[in-house]
Amino acid sequence: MSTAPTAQTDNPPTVTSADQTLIRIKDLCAWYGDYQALHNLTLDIAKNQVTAFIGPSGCGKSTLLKWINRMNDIVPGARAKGQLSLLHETDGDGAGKSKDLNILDPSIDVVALRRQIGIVFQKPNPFPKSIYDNVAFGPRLHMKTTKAELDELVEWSLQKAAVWDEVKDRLHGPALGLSGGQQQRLCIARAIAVGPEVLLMDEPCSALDPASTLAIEDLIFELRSQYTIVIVTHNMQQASRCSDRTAFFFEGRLIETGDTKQVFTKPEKKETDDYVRGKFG
Ligand SMILES: Nc1ncnc2c1ncn2[C@@H]1O[C@H](COP(=O)(O)OP(=O)(O)OP(=O)(O)O)[C@@H](O)[C@H]1O
Repeated sequence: MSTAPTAQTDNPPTVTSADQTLIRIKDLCAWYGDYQALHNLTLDIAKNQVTAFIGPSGCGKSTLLKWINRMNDIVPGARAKGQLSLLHETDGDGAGKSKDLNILDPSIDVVALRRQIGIVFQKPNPFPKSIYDNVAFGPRLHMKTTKAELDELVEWSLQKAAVWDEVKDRLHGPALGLSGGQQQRLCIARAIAVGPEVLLMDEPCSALDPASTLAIEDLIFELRSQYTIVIVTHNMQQASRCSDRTAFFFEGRLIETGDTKQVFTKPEKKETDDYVRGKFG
């Protein structure tokens, strides 16, 4: 019988990548009350790539995802320390100097942060409004647009989310009347309508049938030319099909990260090998 791996306690793996880093995580620790859910995570998330977070239930994938856009602010007793930054190159001289946004800074505008870093949840959660109003919700809140501009933005977002053709004739019908897969693509359209740089996806296909799952995976792959995507998934085929990089977590620690193909075919750590082969988890 296979045994679960022992989480490593020292020398957390560090990523060095030729790709441009958009999110830098260094020595990140997080707690719920006295319980430490994340231990000294160090990981760079590359711009315009899909990064999959994998690992057994309770290993901290969602906790990390929710710190990236400060969703944990609403969880009583949740706190974090370490570095969690959104990196931006300064304009102009091209010297590559970075202007970091410290995501953990309590004084930052979290509403603005969540515009930059959108999130799509496990279960599609459209508002009980029309399809149009779901997509227009964020832009109405954050942008000054004319009716024509809003119409254009709603269409653009639904096109990007690959659901326009299915809903264009019933934009003012109820979003809750759509199928699960259509609702999830609508939620992606709603997330991208406010112009984020990053899309976080927490098991976005776990409530969907296989055909809708494949449609969302294709979409994720398409969207990465414009967005940086982080996806939490329990589905190994999904991680290998639609991500460029994979990070494997166990018991709140990052065990291994790298190119998805390498993590799945030639992992460096035995624990990763056991997990991706389905020996535990
Ligand atoms: N709101 C909370 N209060 C207390 N503990 C929590 C809370 N949310 C998560 N935890 C604990 O933190 C640990 C990490 O949970 P998390 O949800 O991040 O894991 P996960 O890897 O995403 O799991 P799953 O794959 O089952 O969704 C778990 O032990 C979990 O019980």
